Amino acid sequence: MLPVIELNHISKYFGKFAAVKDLSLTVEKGEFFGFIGPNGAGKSTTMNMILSFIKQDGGTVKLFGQEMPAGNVAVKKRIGYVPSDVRFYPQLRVQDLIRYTMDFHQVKENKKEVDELCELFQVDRKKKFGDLSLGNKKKVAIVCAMIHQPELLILDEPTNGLDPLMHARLFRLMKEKQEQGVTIFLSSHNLKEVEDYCSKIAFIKNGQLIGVEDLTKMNKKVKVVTLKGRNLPVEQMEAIGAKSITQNEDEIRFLYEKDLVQLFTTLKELSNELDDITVSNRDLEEQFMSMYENKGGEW
Ligand SMILES: Nc1ncnc2c1ncn2[C@@H]1O[C@H](COP(=O)(O)OP(=O)(O)OP(=O)(O)O)[C@@H](O)[C@H]1O
Repeated sequence: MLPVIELNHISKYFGKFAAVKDLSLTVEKGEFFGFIGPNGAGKSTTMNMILSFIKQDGGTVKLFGQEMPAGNVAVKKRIGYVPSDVRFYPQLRVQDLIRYTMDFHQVKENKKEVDELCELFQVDRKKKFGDLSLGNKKKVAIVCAMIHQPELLILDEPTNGLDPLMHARLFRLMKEKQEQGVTIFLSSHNLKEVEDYCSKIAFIKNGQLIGVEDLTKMNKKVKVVTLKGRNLPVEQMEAIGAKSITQNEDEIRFLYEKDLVQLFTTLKELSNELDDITVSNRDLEEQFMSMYENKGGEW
């Protein structure tokens, strides 16, 4: 099956500044794909190239197997997009905006579907767009992105400004859509939501892709081990496979992905002043911080 998004060595320069450098990425049909990275990493620029809002300076963008921007309009009708910064004509009423969006996608007004979406996100269709709060503008953008039942949803920080109830409703809806075969490409700074919902994530930093991880496997592989006690054998830890070692008074903390039984046996041989050992799965936040602080070398 053809990938839904295929980026091959794309770059984007603003003057001499490379906002995105030689980035390649594949998103398969039905994936819930998280795109994460610090402020200014190049997430929105990448999304803007995927959507043909800006043209890449090098490389190719393929959507549903077609090179963009060839076949642009036909492909765009298969996409729903929620921008990070929602801007529509402020004088337009929400109901006119919804009608305008449906006209663009040439879909007949499906009153039931629109009613359900507006009810789910508590959208007041009589209000002027310019009079809405940030969160309510975002909810209108979400409704507009979904009313034509797109096969690909591109969401740039969609929960920014949403209250917790709306946040939960949005993710529940996206999960339902994914189960129906919709592909979701989401950028977010909320690591918890990425961890809870995404099946795969790509990390971007300084315009470059620095890792793609299958989230279902990622947390199981690397463990965080904490040792407590006196005279801990910190010098020997690296030799037994510990990574990203930090020491704090009577405590050593490190990442470990080898056999734990072997680790316990070796530790017993190395120290008889060990008071406590804890082992936990490394959560995404810890992994994210380690990548962005450039600790831990393995990234
Ligand atoms: N039109 C532009 N002209 C010049 N520089 C730009 C332009 N658009 C983006 N940039 C720069 O490109 C870099 C990447 O920006 P981008 O908005 O893609 O980052 P981001 O990862 O989406 O960040 P954030 O998480 O803060 O939204 C930034 O340094 C930004 O200042």
